[in-house]
Amino acid sequence: MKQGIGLRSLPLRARPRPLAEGEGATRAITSAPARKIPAPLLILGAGVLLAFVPQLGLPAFYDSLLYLMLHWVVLATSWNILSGYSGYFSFGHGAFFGTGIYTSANLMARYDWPFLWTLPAAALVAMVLGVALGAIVFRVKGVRGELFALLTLAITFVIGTIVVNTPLDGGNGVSLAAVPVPKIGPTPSATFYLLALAAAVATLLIAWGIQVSKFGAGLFAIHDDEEAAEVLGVPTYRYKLMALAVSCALAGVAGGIHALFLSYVTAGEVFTITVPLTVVLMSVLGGTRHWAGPAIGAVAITGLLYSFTAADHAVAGKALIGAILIAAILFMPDGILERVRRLWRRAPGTVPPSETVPAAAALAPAAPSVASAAAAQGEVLLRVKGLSKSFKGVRALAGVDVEVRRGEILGLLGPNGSGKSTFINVVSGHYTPTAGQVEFEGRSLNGLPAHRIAGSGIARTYQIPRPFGHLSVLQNVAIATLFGGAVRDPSDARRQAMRWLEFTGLEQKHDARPDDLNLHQRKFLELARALASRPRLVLLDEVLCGLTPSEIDDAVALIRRIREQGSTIVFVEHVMRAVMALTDRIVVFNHGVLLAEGPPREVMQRPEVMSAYLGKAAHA
Ligand SMILES: Nc1ncnc2c1ncn2[C@@H]1O[C@H](COP(=O)(O)OP(=O)(O)OP(=O)(O)O)[C@@H](O)[C@H]1O
Repeated sequence: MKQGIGLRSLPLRARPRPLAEGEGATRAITSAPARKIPAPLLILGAGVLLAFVPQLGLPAFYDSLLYLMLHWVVLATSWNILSGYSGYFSFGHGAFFGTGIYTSANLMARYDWPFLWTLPAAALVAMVLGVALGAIVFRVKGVRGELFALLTLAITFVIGTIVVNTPLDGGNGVSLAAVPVPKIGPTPSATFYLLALAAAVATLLIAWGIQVSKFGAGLFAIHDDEEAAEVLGVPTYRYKLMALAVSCALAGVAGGIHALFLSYVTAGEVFTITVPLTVVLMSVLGGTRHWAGPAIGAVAITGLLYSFTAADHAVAGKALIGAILIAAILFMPDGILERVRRLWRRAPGTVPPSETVPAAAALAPAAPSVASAAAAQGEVLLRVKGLSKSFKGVRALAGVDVEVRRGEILGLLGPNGSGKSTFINVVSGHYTPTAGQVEFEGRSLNGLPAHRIAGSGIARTYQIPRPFGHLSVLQNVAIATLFGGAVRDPSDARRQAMRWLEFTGLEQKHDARPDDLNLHQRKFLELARALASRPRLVLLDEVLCGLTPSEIDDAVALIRRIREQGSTIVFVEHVMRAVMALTDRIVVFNHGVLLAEGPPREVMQRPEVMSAYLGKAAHA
């Protein structure tokens, strides 16, 4: 969560550069800190100022209105920690909020717990429920998007049904009329306001802290491409569970406070679709990729709703809000916050992003060495024995034995469908092998999740590049540095990422989005991202595919430089010119089995290889 000290000392800008979309998500690892009031100070300062509102002696209505605004700030922001950051849109927030309500209500009404004591319990019970649910749901790979949303919505109704049919509610609801409101503020309504304010300040601080941390960077990577994130070393399962736990605990606290605010709770009103729908709308309206977005949406929607209610036009107000939301989603798909930032970026006096390049570049010495591997050349780095992988009747790999020696470039060849990509996918942990052993530096990788395999020193690229689409080029590489490169400080991660961009010739593109790169640059971004995790073994899956002859020459030169840094490379390729130029040895697969192995020129002359591979060899 540290700010980038290194860049702060360089007086490059008259004004801080505003963030691009989603940039705030990983600001600490990827961009120079702007000279502005730090967010925690802003949140705390606003909290302190707002704490004096009850002293103004306003009518109780205003306390209640402000309470509701802050209540929704907590709910929307807590929802966003999981759903906005990681992209797992949950419609189950009502279940966790309701769990908080019923935990507090029952502890107060049945067991005479003092109100404030019930709040940690509400957080804990909601969190345990969320983690129990997540522990199952997050294990199932396909449960994302609408499936996850529907599943979590179903949970709301399941919990509601359980509550209403048990003594927790008993069908009659729980009355808290006799429970005393603690004397925190001058009046009960001021007390609720102050409690919600404290909860909102804590929630916003947590949301900010997560956003600028390594944890937040991992969540944003999950948002864009969970599999690629895992392969880069992000412990995706753990991170999703942690985000859900925090999200649920905060919703539980909001529920606990709201129980006493309502003073009479009924399951029919608590476990509805209103809460999840409202928090989704608020967050989308404000912006899901920034800690402040949901809060802005919550204040805007609650304020609008109450302005119409106060004027006795509640129905018209709801209709108008619906219209505003439709317009906002159509014209500001990234939310109000992002829209404002874009306008700010265009404002005169703001410095274009490209002017930040020299700052980072000036700090970047020559590319760091990948590993001090050259000394130990010849030793077996990766040993694969009897490796098999089947997909519902298709045998992609059928008992292959391959050894990769430290410091070499091993070419992995074979006709289309011979199992080359499957080999990379199994070694990198993307697929679990059906049978066989994979050992790296003498340690078995069998059963390890992809992020642990990445952490042990293996990186890969994808045949079709899979960058994180909402993050800049620099952010993409900084995430790899942070998770695979043993860099703890986000600003160091940023500096190292810049070095790898220089190494691959992409430094001028550091602020661009992957969508703005051509195929050649996207492939080099894949390389930079793989190298940034400081791997001892790099698995390159057809990095040359689709490149022009001169781009291939560039890539060949780059791969040579990667090896000169001491890295060991497994090079899956069809371009024979490059294979011949680069590889020390080749292995040839055909129909998932090892067909031949040895020096490139000698192996390619073998009749069985020529007949299996002729089309490709002739073509190249
Ligand atoms: N996820 C999957 N589900 C089902 N079948 C798969 C899957 N992945 C690979 N296969 C099959 O496994 C076999 C080997 O595929 P693989 O992609 O490993 O071949 P390849 O040698 O990399 O081919 P190419 O050179 O075309 O990339 C093919 O028959 C392919 O259809």
